[in-house]
Amino acid sequence: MTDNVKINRGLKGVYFERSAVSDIDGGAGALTYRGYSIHDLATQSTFEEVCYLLIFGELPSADALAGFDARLRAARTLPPEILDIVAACKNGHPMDVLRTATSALAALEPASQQLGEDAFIANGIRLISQVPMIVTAHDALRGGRTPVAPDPDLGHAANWLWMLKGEKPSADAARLADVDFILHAEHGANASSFAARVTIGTQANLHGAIVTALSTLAGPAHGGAAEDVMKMVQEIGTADKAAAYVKAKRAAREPVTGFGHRVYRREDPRARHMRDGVRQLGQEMGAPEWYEILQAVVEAMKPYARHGLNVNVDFYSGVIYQLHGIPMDLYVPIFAIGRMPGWIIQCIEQQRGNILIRPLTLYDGPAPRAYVPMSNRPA
Ligand SMILES: CC(=O)SCCNC(=O)CCNC(=O)[C@H](O)C(C)(C)COP(=O)(O)OP(=O)(O)OC[C@H]1O[C@@H](n2cnc3c(N)ncnc32)[C@H](O)[C@@H]1OP(=O)(O)O
Ligand SMILES: O=C([O-])CC(=O)C(=O)O
Repeated sequence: MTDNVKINRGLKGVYFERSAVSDIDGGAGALTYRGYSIHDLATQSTFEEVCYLLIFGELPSADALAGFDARLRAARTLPPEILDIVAACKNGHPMDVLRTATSALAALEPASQQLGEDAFIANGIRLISQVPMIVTAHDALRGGRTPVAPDPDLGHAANWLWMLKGEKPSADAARLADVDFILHAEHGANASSFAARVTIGTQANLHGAIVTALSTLAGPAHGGAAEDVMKMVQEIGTADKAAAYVKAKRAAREPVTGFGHRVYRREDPRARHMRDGVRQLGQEMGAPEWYEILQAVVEAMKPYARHGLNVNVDFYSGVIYQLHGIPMDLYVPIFAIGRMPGWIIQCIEQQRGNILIRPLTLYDGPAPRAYVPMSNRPA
């Protein structure tokens, strides 16, 4: 009866829903948010504008953007108990701390229990502002420093760098962080957004779905890739050793991190903006070797580039963070800060005409058999 069942392991190539948020053309290597090219958004927009676009569906007027930005800035507050929780687990991985604190917010802020579109938008706006505060407060507390209070005069990306470093970022540094957040803001049915949708499918609240998404983002096959790329670059050490590194990895049939994607069969369109950032920043900071190592890895991967295997968004981002002196274990949380609007709008979309997401597994275990009492089982 089950002989003809087709199993789509990993749900490869399966459409499970319609979405009006972002479109990925894997064959062409193209990405749009609400119909706008990622290249136009990365070069002309701001993260706040992209949040508005993703959540409300249209680019904002100047007044609408000012109103939205004011809501984001007003939301830069955390219940004091969150700092106690962060302090209590300060020696943990920042993703574990972020997930725990986000979950605690659900318990501490009664509004997080509300369902429906308006509640999801209000709770989502709060979370967009609170997540960078949690990440930076944790980094301060584990370093024995007092968390830096947000600066209401700074935009989202500049404020993030201010809270992280305690010094006002240059316009270039703030813009690079802004572009990084824009590039990471949304990406269709990626694993973490899909997981968030599964949670919303049970009619759970937004905070619960964001906790699910944070858990799912953390793995090295998804958001953890940037950290692994930086470790790879350090292990390779100099550009002339890249080819031998890649050869050994491929001989062992191990993936080269920062390469490969479930959907793209060409270069991930987001990668070029990060590549430009690494090249420029490396030159400015007198550290061009990281870029050279990355490009040597790209060159060494060419013979293995079957199926359109190419770099993904996180091949270059880790080195940018490294050049900014950001600790490696903050790379995934940075991805999470950028992905907040994507998760939120996917949750909003899911709860419109909601349906429980519940696929099937094809049983291939033992045939029905008689229960064996403990006394009859082998020792
Ligand atoms: C922001 C993001 O989440 S982007 C992804 C970040 N993750 C990484 O960079 C980790 C490294 N990459 C990977 O592990 C994979 O490419 C994934 C998990 C992202 C995607 O995997 P899948 O969609 O399952 O691709 P799949 O495994 O089918 O790969 C197709 C072929 O490309 C090869 N391939 C895929 N990724 C890589 C890689 N990183 N290095 C070398 N070969 C690879 C596979 O071995 C396979 O070859 P085969 O058909 O000869 O066996
Ligand atoms: O789409 C995916 O599978 C992973 C990805 O690139 C992202 O989430 O940005």
